Amino acid sequence: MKVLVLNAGSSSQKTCLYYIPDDDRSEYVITELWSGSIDWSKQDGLADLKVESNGIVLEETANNEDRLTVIKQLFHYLCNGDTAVLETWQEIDFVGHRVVHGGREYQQPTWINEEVKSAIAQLASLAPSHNPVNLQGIELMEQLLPDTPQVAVFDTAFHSQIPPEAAIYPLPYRFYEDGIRRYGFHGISHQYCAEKVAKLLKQPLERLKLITCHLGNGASLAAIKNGHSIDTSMGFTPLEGLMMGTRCGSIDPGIVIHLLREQELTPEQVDKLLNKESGLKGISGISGDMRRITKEMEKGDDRAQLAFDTYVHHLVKGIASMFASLGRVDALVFTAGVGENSAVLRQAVCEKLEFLGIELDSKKNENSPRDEQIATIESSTRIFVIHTDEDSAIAQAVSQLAQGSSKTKPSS
Ligand SMILES: Nc1ncnc2c1ncn2[C@@H]1O[C@H](COP(=O)(O)OP(=O)(O)O)[C@@H](O)[C@H]1O
Ligand SMILES: CC(=O)OP(=O)(O)O
Ligand SMILES: [Mg+2]
Repeated sequence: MKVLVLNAGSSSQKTCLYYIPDDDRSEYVITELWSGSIDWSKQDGLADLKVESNGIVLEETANNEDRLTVIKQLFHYLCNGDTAVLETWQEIDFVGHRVVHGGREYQQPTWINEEVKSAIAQLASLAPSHNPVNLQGIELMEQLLPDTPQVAVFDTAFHSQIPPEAAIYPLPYRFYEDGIRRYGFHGISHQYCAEKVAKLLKQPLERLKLITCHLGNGASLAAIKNGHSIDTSMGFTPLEGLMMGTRCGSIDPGIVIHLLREQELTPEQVDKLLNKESGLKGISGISGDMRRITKEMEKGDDRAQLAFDTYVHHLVKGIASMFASLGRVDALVFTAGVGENSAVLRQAVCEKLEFLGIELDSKKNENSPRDEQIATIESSTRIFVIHTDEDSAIAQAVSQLAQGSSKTKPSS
């Protein structure tokens, strides 16, 4: 089967086409036929497009004004030019989507129908940078491939079993019953990385204790025990926890009351302030992109340095608290855009964690290796850089759902 995956992040759009053989062993064989990505994070009104297939890498820029137009421009290269791998769109058997918020109800990969779409829309206010664009992608594919079944794979699902004391907020109990609880996000990535580390260590995941640090534009931590998420830093929405590119992470909730009451900001203004104008961007006044921050820092910019130091400070505290949740940690994992590529960030974080027996091998760290260890032999905890592959994990989930329920195809 051919599965197209759409993964809309807050600063990127990733899309891959996979071939998966129709047999029971398919989880072991998955071939990437085509990959395309869009980086929306540039501030000059342009988006960077990149397509890789047939051994060719194609790069171009597009006007960033209309999201769907840029996505269609990327899709053009699936069937046209040197990067084409399809003659017609009809060759695609299934489409899989990363959907960020699945709420209480959606804890498994799910066939998309009108009911599922309306649930994704209803949860949009809890993931304003994600669920609306996830829905946009689903509707675009409905137009392009009206008869092709689509599957939603939820970022919240992996965290759905975290124990109640980690999930509940210290509010009156009725709020918990009403669904105001910690959901956690980036679950597809945290789970993928945990499984990858178990393979690399040649140990059963069921016996490992891991901390995964997903540091992209959004950032979150997960404490993973025996293959299950038992604690995570994001909560009811992807705004809680670590300081991020443009999101503030955890702040005193009294600040929100103050902004509403004393500065008379509207809820929409507060939403924009905390989601889009804070984090690295807010403190530095320069950018939410870690590449820019480290560049300006090296040139001696004090505010870029303060933004970096604050990011590290919160990350170190977060990792230490995940240590407390787990007791012992076999491996600490860095992943996603920042986690995979910023050696200087990993170095700064690991230096501050030396009191926990963590020891980074600076030489190994320097080159940002992919899917390798970067700890010294003496380190009490293994440290890995893992290239997160949310897209192949989504394709795998689609294939399993399709094979498991081939006699009961989705109802619309
Ligand atoms: N070489 C690099 N050094 C530091 N940070 C990087 C580098 N490459 C990418 N990044 C960071 O990764 C972020 C994007 O991460 P990614 O996981 O792709 O994002 P998203 O959250 O949109 O899925 C960018 O905003 C950028 O800050
Ligand atoms: C949930 C979330 O923050 O996702 P991303 O990092 O892709 O924006
Ligand atoms: Mg992402």
